[in-house]
Amino acid sequence: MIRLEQVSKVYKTSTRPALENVSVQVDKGEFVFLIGASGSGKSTFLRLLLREEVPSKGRVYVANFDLTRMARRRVPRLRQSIGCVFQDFRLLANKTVAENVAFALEVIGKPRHTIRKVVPEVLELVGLEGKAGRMPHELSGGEQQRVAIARAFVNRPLMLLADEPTGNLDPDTSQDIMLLLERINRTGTTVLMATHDHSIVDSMRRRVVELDLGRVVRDDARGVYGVGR
Ligand SMILES: Nc1ncnc2c1ncn2[C@@H]1O[C@H](COP(=O)(O)OP(=O)(O)OP(=O)(O)O)[C@@H](O)[C@H]1O
Repeated sequence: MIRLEQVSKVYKTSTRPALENVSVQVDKGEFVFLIGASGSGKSTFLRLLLREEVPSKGRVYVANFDLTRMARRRVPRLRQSIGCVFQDFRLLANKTVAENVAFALEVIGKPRHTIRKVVPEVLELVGLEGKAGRMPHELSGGEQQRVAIARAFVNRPLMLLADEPTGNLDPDTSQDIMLLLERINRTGTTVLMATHDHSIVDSMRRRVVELDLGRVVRDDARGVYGVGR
C-alpha cells in the first residue's frame, strides 16, 4: 500500500535532511503509528505520500502509484485514494456538518443522489446522526474531529493519514477518536497516524515506526511509545 525505498528529503532552505535513507513498507489494512520528536520528519513523511513534496532521493509508492514518476495531472487521482485528518480539524466554518462532508464529494464530481445517500451513512458511522444540521462552532472538539474523519472517509479511501488527530483533545475524547479510527481500520482501510500521544500508542499496541532526526530508528510490530520516556 505504501513503500518508501531509501528516501531522503532535503528542503532547499535547510542544511540537514528532513528524512534520510528511509525505507518503510506498510501493507493494506495495517494500522501504523509514526512517532518521533518534533522535527524528526513525520509531517515530511506524510507530505511525500500526498505528493505535496517530492523526495530528493529514493522512490515512493502509494497504492498502485509510483509517485516519483507521476505526472502532475494524475496527482488529484492519487489524493482521492487518501483521506486526511489533522490536529486542527480544518472544517469549513460556514457550512453545516452534512455540508462539510458533502463538499468532499461535490469537489470530485459525485452525483447528487449518491451524496444524499452516503452522507447520512457516514455521519451515523462516526456517531453524529442527529447533528447533521449543526455548524462546526456548535460542536465540541471531539465532535468536530468526528466530522473531519467522516469527511476524510466518506469517499472510502484506501488509506487514512492522520497527523496528530488527538492533539487538541482531552484523554477521554482522544480514546473515542481512536476507537473510531480502529473501526475504520477494520473496514480494510490502511491507517497511518503521526502522534506524540504516549498513552494512546501504549494502549493500542500497534505497529510503531519511530523517526529520529529523519532516520527510522525503530519499527516494532506491536510497539509502545518508548521505555523511560
Ligand atoms: N517546508 C520546509 N522547508 C524547510 N525545512 C522544512 C520544511 N518543512 C519541514 N522542514 C524541516 O524538516 C525537518 C522535519 O520537519 P517535519 O515537519 O517533517 O517534522 P515533524 O516530525 O512533523 O515535526 P512536528 O512533530 O513538530 O510536526 C525539520 O528540521 C523542519 O525544520
